Amino acid sequence: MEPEPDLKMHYQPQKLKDVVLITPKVHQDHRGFFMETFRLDEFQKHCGAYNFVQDNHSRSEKGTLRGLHYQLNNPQGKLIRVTQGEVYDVVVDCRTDSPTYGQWHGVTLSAENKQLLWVPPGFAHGFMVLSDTADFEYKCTDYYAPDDQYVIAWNDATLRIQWPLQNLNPTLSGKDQGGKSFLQAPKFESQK
Ligand SMILES: Cc1cn([C@H]2C[C@H](O)[C@@H](COP(=O)(O)OP(=O)(O)O[C@H]3O[C@@H](C)C(=O)[C@@H](O)[C@H]3O)O2)c(=O)[nH]c1=O
Repeated sequence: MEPEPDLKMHYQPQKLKDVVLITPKVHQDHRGFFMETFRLDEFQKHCGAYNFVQDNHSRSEKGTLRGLHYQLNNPQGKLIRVTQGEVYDVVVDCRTDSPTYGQWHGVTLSAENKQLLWVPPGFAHGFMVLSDTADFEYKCTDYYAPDDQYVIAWNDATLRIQWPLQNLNPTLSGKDQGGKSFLQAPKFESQK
């Protein structure tokens, strides 16, 4: 698909419903580069009428795997990018009324490709760090609610996510070591 000429960024729907990969327009010159990384008007047109209330930044070592996380009663949409290094980012559709319920999708996000991923509310999300370190930054549509956090195991037998660095034992938080199976984890029920 050719980029629309009047848009600052290119919005590419992914195979999971409502997930969008965003490619900014990069202006290179003799000083370096410039790019817009977020515009509310374009974002709302292509991704939905969301607003953001919290920005996060994490740094992780190679082989770290964070996820798969979601908040059930305070679901967060996340607009994600990597500003240093490279990660493999994975989303899982946990919306029981979605045509892509139960499916996963992965994309490589890096400081080099400069792409952003829009992960709507209703998805579990995680990533694996492929570079020596990675800086991971994201905007959220709802606030962090520690009592509403759920974790699905990164290596869940039903989802069968094909992580890169297959032979590596990922570095996990204590919380992520106790992730639930996808089948047992609570899901997002239809709001209809
Ligand atoms: C996520 C988060 C954590 N924290 C604190 C809690 C804890 O002391 C420390 C580290 O928290 P965590 O181990 O939960 O961080 P982390 O494993 O990086 O959690 C994140 O993982 C990725 C995959 C996501 O999708 C995010 O939504 C978020 O769940 O930071 C906040 O203060 N605010 C926040 O929004």
